Amino acid sequence: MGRLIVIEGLDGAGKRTLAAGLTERIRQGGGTVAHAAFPRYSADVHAELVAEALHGGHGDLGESVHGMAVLYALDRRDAAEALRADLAAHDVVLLDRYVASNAAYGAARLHQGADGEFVRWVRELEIERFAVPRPDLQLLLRVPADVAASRAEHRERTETRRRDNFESDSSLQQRCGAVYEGLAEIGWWSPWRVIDGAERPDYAELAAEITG
Ligand SMILES: Nc1ncnc2c1ncn2[C@@H]1O[C@H](COP(=O)(O)OP(=O)(O)O)[C@@H](O)[C@H]1O
Ligand SMILES: Cc1cn([C@H]2C[C@H](O)[C@@H](COP(=O)(O)OP(=O)(O)O)O2)c(=O)[nH]c1=O
Repeated sequence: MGRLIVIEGLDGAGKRTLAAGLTERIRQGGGTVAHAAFPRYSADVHAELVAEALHGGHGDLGESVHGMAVLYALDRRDAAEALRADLAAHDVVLLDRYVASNAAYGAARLHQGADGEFVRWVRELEIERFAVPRPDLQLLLRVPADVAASRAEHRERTETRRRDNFESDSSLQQRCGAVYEGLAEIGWWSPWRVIDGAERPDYAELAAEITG
């Protein structure tokens, strides 16, 4: 059985870069890695609706914190079977965002903390009701919100990818960072490890920790 490792953090924190670096390092060491990123925009109709709502589609859907969170959750529910198959076939399954993203962004939008009603609701929906696979470890890539924002801005200029309405909201990103800190502190759903994302992470050390 492989280990389920989740990378969490703000938009522009460096999650995709870390996932690529870790994947390469684990493969160099002879391990096998499956990789997925949520939302699965090109693979799931719920994620497709998320993307449309994030860019102003579907009337007031994007304004509904719970409505959006249900769509993100359904994307993961539909991925659960494939995740279990990947866990059976690989040493490591590496996820770029997972359930904690729903908890952190929703709570931040509602001005709640890691111990608030929204985080409890996400637990009831995704963990208890949908029973998606539990991570072995959640990595919080910690960077100050202004650093994450400037990286995301830079990426927007150098790649085709455009930031959505939430990604451009700096006070939301600040609050979201605080909820993530709270989730990591209480060890929400699994053990967490906080990584300093201001520097280039030590891929070799992390890969060794992940593969045990
Ligand atoms: N440790 C780092 N130091 C400096 N820049 C970084 C670092 N990690 C990622 N970046 C850059 O920041 C931008 C956002 O990184 P990315 O991995 O796409 O973030 P995320 O997936 O968290 O949104 C990219 O242009 C990437 O090259
Ligand atoms: C996966 C997930 C993301 N989100 C938020 C975080 C981001 O602001 C937004 C989009 O996710 P993101 O990973 O930034 O996708 P991309 O960079 O490819 O657009 O959705 C949730 O609120 N809940 C979730 O379950």
